[in-house]
Amino acid sequence: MAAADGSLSDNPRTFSRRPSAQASRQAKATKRKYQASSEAPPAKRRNETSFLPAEKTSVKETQRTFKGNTQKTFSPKKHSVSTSDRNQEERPCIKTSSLFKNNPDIPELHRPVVKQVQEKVFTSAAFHELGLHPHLISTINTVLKMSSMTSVQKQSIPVLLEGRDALVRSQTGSGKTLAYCIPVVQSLQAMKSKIQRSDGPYALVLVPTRELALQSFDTVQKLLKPFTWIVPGVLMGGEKRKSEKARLRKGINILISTPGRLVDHIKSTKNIHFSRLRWLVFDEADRILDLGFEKDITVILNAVNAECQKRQNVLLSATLTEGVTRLADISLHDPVSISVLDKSHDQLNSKDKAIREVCPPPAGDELDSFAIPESLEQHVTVVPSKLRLVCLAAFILQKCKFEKDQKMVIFFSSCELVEFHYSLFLQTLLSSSGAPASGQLPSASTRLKFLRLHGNMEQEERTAVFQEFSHSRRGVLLCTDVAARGLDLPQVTWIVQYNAPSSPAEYIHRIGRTARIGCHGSSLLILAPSEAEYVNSLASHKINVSEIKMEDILCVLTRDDCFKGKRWGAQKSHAVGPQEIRERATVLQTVFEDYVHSSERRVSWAKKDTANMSHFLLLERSCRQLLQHLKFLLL
Ligand SMILES: Nc1ncnc2c1ncn2[C@@H]1O[C@H](COP(=O)(O)OP(=O)(O)OP(=O)(O)O)[C@@H](O)[C@H]1O
Repeated sequence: MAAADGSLSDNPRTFSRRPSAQASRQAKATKRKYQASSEAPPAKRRNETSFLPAEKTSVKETQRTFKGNTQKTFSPKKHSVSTSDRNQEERPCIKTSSLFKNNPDIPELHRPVVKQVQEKVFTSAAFHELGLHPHLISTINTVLKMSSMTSVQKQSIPVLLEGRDALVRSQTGSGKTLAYCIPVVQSLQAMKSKIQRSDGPYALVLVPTRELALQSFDTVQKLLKPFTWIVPGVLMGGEKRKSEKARLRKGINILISTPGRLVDHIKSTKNIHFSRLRWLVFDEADRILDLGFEKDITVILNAVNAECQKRQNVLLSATLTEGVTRLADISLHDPVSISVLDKSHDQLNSKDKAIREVCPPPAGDELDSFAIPESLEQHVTVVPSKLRLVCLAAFILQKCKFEKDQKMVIFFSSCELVEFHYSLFLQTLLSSSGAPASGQLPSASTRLKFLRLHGNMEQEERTAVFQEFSHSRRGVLLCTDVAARGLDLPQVTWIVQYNAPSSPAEYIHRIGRTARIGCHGSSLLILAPSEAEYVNSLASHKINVSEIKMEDILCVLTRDDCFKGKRWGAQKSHAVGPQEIRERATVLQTVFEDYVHSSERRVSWAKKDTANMSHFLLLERSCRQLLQHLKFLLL
């Protein structure tokens, strides 16, 4: 199996005494035979792993063991034995598997503790104080079951009802969708000449992903229940163009679309016109206006500006910066900048103020002021590449098998990595039903549920997975950044970032899929030792993460007898402490390798993707560093 750094673990995994010549010949033969034919029975490989009872070692030894970067052998004279282990001194040396040898040092994380920017989510202000149509208020109260406004809604809705352009920045999960949907619906239903469907779009909402388009469409539909003459519609890739054309021909008054699909229609559908457009909304504006969408946004703005001059423009995002609005010629007219920051945090002391006046932060540095939900606990763990996969698997077991009602989202950097890990976990973690381990919750014996979501899936399946995960109480969603922004996935308790995000802004949006609207949630960022610097980069953006040690994650394997070595089936192992954990981690890794090596296709899949991924990360990181350096030189 290729480790995340693309290195192949090439040693048969044994914990036995130094193998005899005959045994190592046999191990090599097994290995050759195994690699040559993808049909070799997986079980054969597992028998190679034979464990000897381990030494009892102190916790300190555990820490040293996991940190060690060379092969550790436990020989009595080499490490302090407690009195209870006195009788083990005569035990033979024990070799650890290659999983735990030749690993890079895990650096101490000396991250500065910074004061995170916080936002007050709720207010006591009620929606009925806004002077909205009574039917709209009753829909908000009875259909959406909401009565009081969040801070961003209280600050944004009145400004938008006055007809102003606005830049709205508020933390993830704080209610920005309603902050623009309510004013849009209120203003359209109040128009003197009643809107006709055939009038076409009065409001255009642009969002970066199909799932977010569906979600926003669902919210608008609910708000429009009392105003049936106003017709909403959604355009997104993967849906049938023909039916979209038909709906556009009949007329859509509130149009929600991804940029790419809208450009398709602007170029090919005659019936799309913007002469009556009153609202242009960019949700996740910094994402929509970044390089990826530039061409599409230009086509859309040209088409809109050609027909409509006077309109309200609204840009919203948890990571909106002044720089973003300069990026696109959206012809904002005297916009109101709404930033829901807890003023106590935002106050610069006199020294900082003086510095800022003399030397304002570089353009790309506005991330300092982005808020993170107060109820979100952020963690990081530094794991050698070879141990990354078993650590992830152990963490999934720890949270989703031994704890009740855990809903986890795991971010990967590519569709292929999502597919690879999805099929791997389905075939290994699910199939190892195993007897309930001691301490397992009754519900823990229910099977783990894995789902996956990425851009290479058919739209129908993407929508089905999104709906299923949104409505489930537990489960593990493996996904790419297609699910990183805007998606309101209820009751997500954990966000795991298996691959570091492309920027601190994407970090904020990924973790923002949990701890929404005041709920509690946690996040875990998995870094390789060479990526440990990322923690300081987060700290420079006032993001605090606390460390979880790798061994604290791997410990859970001792609770799950599914991953005991084959030999132990017959007799109880004497292994305890770090040795037992190492053995079980190695068995788990072997289970993974068996699965991968059982098909040539999977072997090349594993090599290609992780090699590309690490290559991509190195390339992307050097580009980012170059860009930062250039910015610094230009200032
Ligand atoms: N006033 C309110 N009272 C209670 N719940 C609300 C209120 N406004 C919004 N919500 C709920 O809060 C959750 C998050 O809302 P929304 O998705 O609009 O957040 P957001 O700020 O757009 O998040 P992101 O930045 O991730 O896109 C949703 O489930 C929504 O129904």
